[in-house]
Amino acid sequence: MSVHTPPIETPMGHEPASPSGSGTPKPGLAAPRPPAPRSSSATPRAKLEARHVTFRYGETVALKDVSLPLREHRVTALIGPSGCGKSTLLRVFNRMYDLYPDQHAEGEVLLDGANILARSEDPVALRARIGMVFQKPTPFPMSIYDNVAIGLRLNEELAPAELDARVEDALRQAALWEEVKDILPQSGLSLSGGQQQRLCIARTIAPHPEVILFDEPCSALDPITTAKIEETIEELKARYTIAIVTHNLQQAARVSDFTGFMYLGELVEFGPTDDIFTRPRDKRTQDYVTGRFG
Ligand SMILES: Nc1ncnc2c1ncn2[C@@H]1O[C@H](COP(=O)(O)OP(=O)(O)OP(=O)(O)O)[C@@H](O)[C@H]1O
Repeated sequence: MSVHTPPIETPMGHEPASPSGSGTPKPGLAAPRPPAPRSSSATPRAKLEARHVTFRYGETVALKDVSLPLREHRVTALIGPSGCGKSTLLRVFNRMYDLYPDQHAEGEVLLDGANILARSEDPVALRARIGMVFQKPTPFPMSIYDNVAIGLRLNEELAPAELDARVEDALRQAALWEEVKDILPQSGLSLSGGQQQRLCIARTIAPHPEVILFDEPCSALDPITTAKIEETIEELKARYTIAIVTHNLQQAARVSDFTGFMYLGELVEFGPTDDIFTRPRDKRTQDYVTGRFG
């Protein structure tokens, strides 16, 4: 776990986001890789920020007035017992719920200061900016190459050489290139579970999102593969802003810079990961991180 010195943030709240300004340039092939942020002691601005989000599945209130920032080029872990609303919060972050008429979000989610829950936001364009990796690897029944290229072919007009470069770059960032560079025409389904998950990460990365949401990405994987995915996440944060839902507290402690503890739809406590795990202020957080419940 890294050492942090950002200010402690209050439960259910946080200091206002620093001015977004023009922000970091959108990551791209040509962009130089920014230095690893771990050494930086400054608290970065909120790239994505939930403000007073309440969410309902029909009559069921799954999120209650949740406010939380995802800080730029940092990993934020969401932890809490089953059913506390972690996955729901990720689904709000990229408006996955839009497809279901009885699911409603109130409040705001600001991406670079603009509310993405506003009706005028195009959810398809939004999902290119905010990618998601799911619990179960879900490669499409097509070649390894096409699994990564598919989104690019749909949304961008790239010359074949550019497409090749983008596919290679995404596979490299997902730490899969060396393992698949000679078998790109082979089916994505022929890969191992861990390779399939990294293929899904490459597919998510290929369109150059700004934020990546991981929903329990390692729950179906063995410890060695899990370690590989965690390393990949660590490397990805130089380019992206990341949120990860995990049931694995050691994993949250290992990969994240900030942690939010959720309970019964509320964000009980949010702050630097070191503080949440070693100096929690709420008894419920303490009970959870010490394994007393959950
Ligand atoms: N499609 C749905 N329809 C109705 N209620 C739902 C639906 N999906 C989730 N819920 C409810 O919303 C609440 C939050 O669920 P959510 O899946 O976000 O929790 P979670 O913390 O991610 O749980 P887990 O760790 O088990 O994945 C739960 O009470 C759940 O039963």
